[in-house]
Amino acid sequence: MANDVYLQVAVDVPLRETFTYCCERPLPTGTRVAVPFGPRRACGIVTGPSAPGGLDPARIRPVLEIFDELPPLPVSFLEMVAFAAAYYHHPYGQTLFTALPTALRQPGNVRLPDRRHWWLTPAGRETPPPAAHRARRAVWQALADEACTLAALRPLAPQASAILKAWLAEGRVASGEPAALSFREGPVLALNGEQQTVLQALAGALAQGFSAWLLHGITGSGKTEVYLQLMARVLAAGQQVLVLIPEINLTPQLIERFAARFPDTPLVTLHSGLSDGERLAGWVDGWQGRAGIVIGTRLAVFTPLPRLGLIVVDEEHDTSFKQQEGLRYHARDLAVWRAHQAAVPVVLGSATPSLESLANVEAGRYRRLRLTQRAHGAARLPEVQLIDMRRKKRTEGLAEESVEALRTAQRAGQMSLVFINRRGYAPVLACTDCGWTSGCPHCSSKLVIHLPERRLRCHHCGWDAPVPGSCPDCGNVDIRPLGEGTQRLEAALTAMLPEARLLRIDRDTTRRKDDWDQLYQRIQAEEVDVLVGTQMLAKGHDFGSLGLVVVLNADSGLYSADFRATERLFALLNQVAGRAGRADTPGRVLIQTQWPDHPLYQALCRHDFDGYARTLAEERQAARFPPYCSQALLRADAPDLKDAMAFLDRLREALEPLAEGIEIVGPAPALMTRLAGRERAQLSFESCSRQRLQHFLSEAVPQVEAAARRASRSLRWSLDVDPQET
Ligand SMILES: Nc1ncnc2c1ncn2[C@@H]1O[C@H](COP(=O)(O)OP(=O)(O)OP(=O)(O)O)[C@@H](O)[C@H]1O
Ligand SMILES: [Zn+2]
Repeated sequence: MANDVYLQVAVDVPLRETFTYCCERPLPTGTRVAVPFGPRRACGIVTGPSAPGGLDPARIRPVLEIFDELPPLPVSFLEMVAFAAAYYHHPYGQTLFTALPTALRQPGNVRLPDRRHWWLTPAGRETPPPAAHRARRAVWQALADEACTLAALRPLAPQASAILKAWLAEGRVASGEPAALSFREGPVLALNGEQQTVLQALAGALAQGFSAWLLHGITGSGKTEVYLQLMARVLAAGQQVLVLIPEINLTPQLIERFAARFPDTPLVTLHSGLSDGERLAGWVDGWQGRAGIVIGTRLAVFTPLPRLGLIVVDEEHDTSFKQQEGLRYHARDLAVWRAHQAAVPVVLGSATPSLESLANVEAGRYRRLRLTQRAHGAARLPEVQLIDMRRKKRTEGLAEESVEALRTAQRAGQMSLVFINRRGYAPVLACTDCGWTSGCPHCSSKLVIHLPERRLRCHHCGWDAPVPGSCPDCGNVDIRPLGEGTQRLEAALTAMLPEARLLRIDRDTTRRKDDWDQLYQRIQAEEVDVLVGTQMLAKGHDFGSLGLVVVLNADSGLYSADFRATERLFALLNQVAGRAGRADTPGRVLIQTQWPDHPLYQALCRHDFDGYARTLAEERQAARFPPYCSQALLRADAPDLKDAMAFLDRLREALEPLAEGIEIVGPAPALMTRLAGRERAQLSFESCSRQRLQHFLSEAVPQVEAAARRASRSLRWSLDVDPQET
């Protein structure tokens, strides 16, 4: 095969390199192929030409098949993959295949959605089928009204495809690409002064290259309305918009709000709940420029968009933007990189921006815009009050005041929400009398109780001590884990408020696809007095008439082993509180707590995010935690904790000489040590310089890989750059 050319091909395997194959003709970079890989047939992506180098040409295997139903993947897409692979120190092939929709990861042809439109020719129009031929008549009638896709005709006649084929042969129909629709915008709201100022600043940045904006607007301040009016300008200019939102916010109501505003603009949604075919279709529509708007969860950040004009990341602080397995990427951070690559503006919106983004504002990398008022004329921020739970009588975790407030609200015909915080629950020991909590003597983390062993452990530095029999500060013997006893809350509420119509919303009651829709309709129809629920209820939903919010178990997020816990708790409670008093009813929020003096609650009562964020930033700076250092976690797990710890211990020793300007902390058992029969530990690398950390990781990873090859087969490891859960 003298005329063969050599190609580099990336395959979905946990190896750093790409592989050399031969082919009868050169293939452009980005071509999808099937190649032999060991004994199997694998999907590969051509990453460039290759030279056989030291390889024996006789042993280089040929490409088996070339898939050309789609053009080669665009260079800009492969560049983003290369960046993500380098930054997260993840194998290139695996990174590439993570970025592709599942359907394109298989070594086979894919079925593309048929987007052709069909219409009647003059001859077809003159010859309507007889009314007795129901199916043919229905298809003819639909086509007489407007050009249709096959997908639109199938519901009218299952045999639509055969009918069209016959008519095409007879010259009665024709088909082709749909005519480009002109841009149309539905009714807009008149912006208030603040919104106008923000829109002007953002609109001024369009078509001016890269810029990054933090839109910091309180709940209900009309951020979404600003996005919509900004998007209108981008879409009117014929460009595409990428909108990233947290998983939990991707509701039919939200999609409908975008779709209704831009009725002629094709919109696709991308998230992990789609079938492979649906996701492929949306991805390809974005890539081929057919979709004007792509709205999706974190995975949508990889969608190729040839005419990208704007990226919006809503609720930029949300943790669901970070992938917690495989390629551990942060979609917000990749979105900013991508905006830079495409030379377009990116808008990060939040009522409670992440400390990372605030630090980027401080450093001059992002510009901040603010919305400080609720957009809806009559809506006011709710009044937030604390209920001191120390030595207070309670029923199933509810204070008498809370029950009374629920009764009053029901009598006044207002809907209430009882919110149970389950976020970040890790049992920290606390004294019910003086408020002492189990802090680590060696670092600024909290010690977590491990009941089976009756030990307290630090998950940052590894400190370990027995559970004390009484409070070390005041001697009280009644010390217990924070955040218990909310299980039977619904039953208790039913007994205490016999007249109220209760609705529980959590993962269990919203498991099926349209469960949430039905529950939402009941809420909208005002068939509910008291909603009981977890985080699912906190986000983005506009319930209109929510008058009262009672928050239980917030304290468990107050003293957690994760240093980000308080930042998250503030964001969550702020969001929950934001559900109250949105329309014309002023809202009231009651937070039950054992620590009414805690700065977090005090700031929440004053609606003082800025003040609290400053306090947190100072704490992080003093402790040299992110965002005031760059961090990466090397995690290891094994059936037995001591094997994982020993692996990391050896690595620590081996990496120490490379670690100039890097602090290596640990190893320590992970927060949730045992998971699925395996025990986990972690080693933390920290540096004040992101670049230095990156450089260190490039040198460290090959050593980790070598050590893992020598270790027992049951040991697994992973690297998490910029971890969100520590
Ligand atoms: N200029 C305006 N005039 C009147 N009503 C407005 C205006 N802008 C937004 N609204 C209304 O105020 C409510 C909140 O607006 P929107 O959802 O855009 O705010 P948001 O900041 O995105 O809210 P969230 O904090 O829930 O994300 C919506 O009901 C919206 O229709
Ligand atoms: Zn510690």
